[in-house]
Amino acid sequence: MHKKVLGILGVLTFSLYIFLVVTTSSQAHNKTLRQHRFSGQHAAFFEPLNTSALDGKSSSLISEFVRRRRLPTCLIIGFSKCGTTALRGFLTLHPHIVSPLREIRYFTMNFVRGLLWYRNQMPLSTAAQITVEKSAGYINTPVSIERIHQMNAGVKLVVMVRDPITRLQSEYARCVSRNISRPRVPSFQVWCGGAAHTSKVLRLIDYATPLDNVYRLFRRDQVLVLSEELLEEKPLDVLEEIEAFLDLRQAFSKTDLVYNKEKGFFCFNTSSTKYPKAKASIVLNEKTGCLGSHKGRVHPEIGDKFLKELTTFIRPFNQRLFHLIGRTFTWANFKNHRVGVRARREIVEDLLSPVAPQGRRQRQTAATREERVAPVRGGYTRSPPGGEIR
Ligand SMILES: Nc1ncnc2c1ncn2[C@@H]1O[C@H](COP(=O)(O)OS(=O)(=O)O)[C@@H](OP(=O)(O)O)[C@H]1O
Repeated sequence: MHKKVLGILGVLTFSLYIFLVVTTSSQAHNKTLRQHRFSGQHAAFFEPLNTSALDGKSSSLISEFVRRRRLPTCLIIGFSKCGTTALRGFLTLHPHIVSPLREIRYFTMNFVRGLLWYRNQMPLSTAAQITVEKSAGYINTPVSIERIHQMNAGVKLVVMVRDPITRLQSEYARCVSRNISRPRVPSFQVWCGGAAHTSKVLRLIDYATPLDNVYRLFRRDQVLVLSEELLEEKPLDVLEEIEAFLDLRQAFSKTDLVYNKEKGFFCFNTSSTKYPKAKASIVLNEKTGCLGSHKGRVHPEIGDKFLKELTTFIRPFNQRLFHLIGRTFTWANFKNHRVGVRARREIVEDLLSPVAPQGRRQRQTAATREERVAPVRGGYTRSPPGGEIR
């Protein structure tokens, strides 16, 4: 009887201990965030912050297992129309990655709401999980890059780029779909401003200038630049590269994604055991597991003369980008700029036709991975930083 009472007392004391540890650590955490909210409203007076508290890390062993909302430690910061939504969605298939359903745009539009608000937009996670947020406009706003750095100087950044001409077409297709009720939509060339060198074109094709801003504040090993074309054609390669970048164990599998002929893209395999987790993090077509009709719009045709003009104008911008990142994407196959969904489907189907060897892939180094990538649209080769551009 005496032993039983002692046992109950022991359990009660232990429960009280757990309760105290959890509440004090979360109160301290909220206090840091409230302080940060104040400085967030007065960005010029930022104080250095306790990043371990911001990351949701705590010395307490118990808090490692507590599910709570944590600030992101990886951000997909751009570029718009470069496959950022598909990438973010695919990443949530990983058991150690969580991500909010939509773009939060905290560092651009919602900064005045404060860091506590930002953290509250995040899904629940354990300390073993990485929270990834994507807002494709961050990279184009220098102040948002500074704010990200102030939040966490050790954050990892993923940047998606795309053949600039396809990006122009993609932006045009978005504008057309928004203005669908208007009687006349300007032609692609008129929409571009009539000439290759207009400010609209410049803003969309120059990846190097915004990336330069990022490299001014962040170390190179914190920034991963990937191409939309590779995500479209070989998504597993891209996902494995991000796993390595984030030091995560290998969890993506080729059975997680299926190529959808109608859509012309890889979509989520709705029968995969990982699908229910991903489904909670991204808006998908229930039946197909694909992104909605706002992804994969038909691109406009470009007249030969204007295409030539664009190509010549864009080339030095691409070269500057490749120099900066030390990696080359083969964006020279301009015949594909005329593609709509049908032509893209043919390209990917061509790539899919040789049957891949069965079995689990070995984790590959970036170098061996790149050797394996065929130099088709979106394939790429590595060149030394600042080295010769082929
Ligand atoms: N798997 C898969 N499914 C659907 N879409 C895919 C996929 N992979 C890449 N893409 C390409 O992503 C393009 C849209 O890019 P973003 O998501 O970055 O656009 S946005 O800025 O968030 O609006 C979108 O551009 P458009 O084709 O011009 O619509 C797609 O080509």
